Amino acid sequence: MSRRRDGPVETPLLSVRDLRTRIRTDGGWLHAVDGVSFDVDRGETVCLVGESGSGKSVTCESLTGLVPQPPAEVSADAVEFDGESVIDRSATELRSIRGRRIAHVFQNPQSALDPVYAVGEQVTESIRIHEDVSRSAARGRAVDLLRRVGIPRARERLDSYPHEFSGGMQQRLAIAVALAGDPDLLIADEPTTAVDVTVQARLLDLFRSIVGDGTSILLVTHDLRVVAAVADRVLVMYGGTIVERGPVEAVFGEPSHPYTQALFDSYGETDGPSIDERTARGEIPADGCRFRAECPHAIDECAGGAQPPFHRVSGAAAHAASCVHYGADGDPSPIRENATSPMDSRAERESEGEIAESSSTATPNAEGEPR
Ligand SMILES: Nc1ncnc2c1ncn2[C@@H]1O[C@H](COP(=O)(O)OP(=O)(O)OP(=O)(O)O)[C@@H](O)[C@H]1O
Ligand code: NI
Repeated sequence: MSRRRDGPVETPLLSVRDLRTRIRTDGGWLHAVDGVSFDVDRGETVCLVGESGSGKSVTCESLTGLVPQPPAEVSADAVEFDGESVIDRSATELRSIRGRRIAHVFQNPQSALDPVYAVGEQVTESIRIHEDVSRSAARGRAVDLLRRVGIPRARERLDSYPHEFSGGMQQRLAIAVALAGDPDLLIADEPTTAVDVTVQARLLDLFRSIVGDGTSILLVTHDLRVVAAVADRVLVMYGGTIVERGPVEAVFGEPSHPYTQALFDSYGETDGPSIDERTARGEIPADGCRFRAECPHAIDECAGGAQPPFHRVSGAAAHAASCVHYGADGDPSPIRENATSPMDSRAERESEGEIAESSSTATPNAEGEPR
């Protein structure tokens, strides 16, 4: 669909520096996103992982002004899209960029679909805003898109209304509406949660195919198999900060931040309070390393000031963790010993019968593609 736009290759499509979003609550300011920096290159898939409440959705929604201000306040040193700043744009300008070049699939799919229009109309409308094609050509493309997101009997269902679809199908319709505009960047927040494994595999194929055509994807997901299947790079979030980042093979092969290790170790388990509950109880520190209260390796240096700087943690370029133990004065060897890949720990528990065999989609880079 999308073609790579011309432009200096070295400019990332999206560049985010020191993004901060705080939200006024009854209990005071909540620092939902607290100094987040990352890039998304052209034709690249970047996955944002981390437990519930870590700030993934607020990060995505802050990028294009989708977080309601107030109660939120968004600031950043830079948010640049295709070389242009988008942080200081007016609401109208942001809406135009969002409509044409950045498409957002929300965690709650209902919000993307207008209940009073048939889904076919919504998809063709998106196509025709982007491109000057006839109604019937747009309808033909809409059918094709609905098929690609796995809507059965697509042609017949063009005239159905959103409420006539299941939650999982609404999520896929939202993806179809998002892709109809041929965006340069797709920001997708948990797009594969409410769907069965067959449809999930189909969506992942679709994502790979649009990336092959030059679209970039920023994907939020809890599902580490999805990450393994589509990510080029991974960002691990905890307490509003990114704690580890790097190419997916490096982060999965050598998880280095103690939080990443804890996340991967507990993959597939659901017990334990979420960050939201812990924040409500005031248990997540607001300075230094946010994970230190739960970290088996915490030392005095983890407290106070800004979050620890990123240190390179493996042979892979750009694989880095925000952890004092990896600095010049630290000793990461006890942390290294703990590392298990999320796929290992899951495979282990599957063989012990703790997790039902559920998917044949994704082993890490099963397709052996260079990234
Ligand atoms: N409108 C809001 N008002 C108050 N607090 C909010 C609001 N939106 C988000 N938050 C809080 O901001 C923090 C980050 O939320 P966010 O939705 O980004 O988490 P998440 O990582 O996307 O979690 P999940 O995996 O559950 O979707 C949480 O503590 C959440 O409760
Ligand atoms: Ni979320």
